[in-house]
Amino acid sequence: KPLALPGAHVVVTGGSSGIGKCIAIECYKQGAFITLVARNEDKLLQAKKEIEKHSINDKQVVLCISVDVSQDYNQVENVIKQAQEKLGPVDMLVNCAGMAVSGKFEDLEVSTFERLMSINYLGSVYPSRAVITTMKERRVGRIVFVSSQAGQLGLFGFTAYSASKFAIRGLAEALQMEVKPYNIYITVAYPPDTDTPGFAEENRTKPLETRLISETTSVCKPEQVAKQIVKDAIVVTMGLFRTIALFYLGSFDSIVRRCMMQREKSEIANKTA
Ligand SMILES: NC(=O)C1=CN([C@@H]2O[C@H](COP(=O)(O)OP(=O)(O)OC[C@H]3O[C@@H](n4cnc5c(N)ncnc54)[C@H](OP(=O)(O)O)[C@@H]3O)[C@@H](O)[C@H]2O)C=CC1
Ligand SMILES: CCCCCCCCCCCCCCCC(=O)[C@@H](N)CO
Repeated sequence: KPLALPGAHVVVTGGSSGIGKCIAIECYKQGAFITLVARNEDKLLQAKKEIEKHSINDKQVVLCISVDVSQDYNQVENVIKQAQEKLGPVDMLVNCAGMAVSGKFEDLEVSTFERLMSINYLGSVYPSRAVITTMKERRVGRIVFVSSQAGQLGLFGFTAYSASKFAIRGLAEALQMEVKPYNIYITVAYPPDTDTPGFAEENRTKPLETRLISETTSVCKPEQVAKQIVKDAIVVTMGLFRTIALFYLGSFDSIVRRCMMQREKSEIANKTA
């Protein structure tokens, strides 16, 4: 059965920016109550204001909690407790907090490997671990992990990032097997490059090779990526593989569209020449 978003409590880590913020907006538009989790309080308040513009009734709430999801499990557990006290048990958790750093293996600091593993991997383990017991008791719940295309394919410049995103997949698949009898569904999204503040930041230090590889596919809009992620989380059909397939099909469709436009352009050019 699909999860009913109206009145549901959705926690979005990384909900103050980019894809996470768009996921929060998408859920809010469908009547959910939202808890945003991120570090910077100004960005959280800014995002809260933006999300509240999309309310569909006057009961809806957007709660903001500032915490680093990658540092201390007890802190994360407390934050989830606070959120549950205010807005009730978590129906859906979206693990979207994360970051990318690229560079050649020998140029990346060892500390970058540690940091990306903390933020992208442990930063998804901690919130999930904090919500799972209540979800199992209630026999209700969805957990979404945001990996990346670079979480399916190791790519030049992404030795640190790809590994942290591959780790998410192992976690998700093992966890799904454990919690399926409790009516809890896990989805993993593998988004392509998406136009967000995080992506702009990442592009400032990208090696040429990484940039050229990334330019073989088009950059998606965060609204579009968020819509797909929410849809896949609500109506889980084929589980993990559906999300993978849809992102690929989406990006392959756009290749086909681009080729068609290119061909039309050159046909016009040929006629006028
Ligand atoms: N944009 C892209 O091209 C793609 C992105 N992704 C993944 O999607 C996710 C979101 O990316 P995007 O929207 O681009 O990123 P943004 O940088 O725009 O947003 C990242 C969000 O995560 C929060 N965050 C970062 N670190 C932490 C932390 N340690 N604790 C709590 N919150 C944190 C940020 O807030 P604050 O800094 O205040 O904590 C912010 O809200 C990431 O996991 C990324 O790897 C996957 C594929 C493609
Ligand atoms: C089976 C065949 C599949 C073919 C698809 C391969 C696509 C290659 C291009 C990859 C671009 C890099 C994506 C990383 C996005 C990301 O996570 C960062 N932008 C985060 O900010």
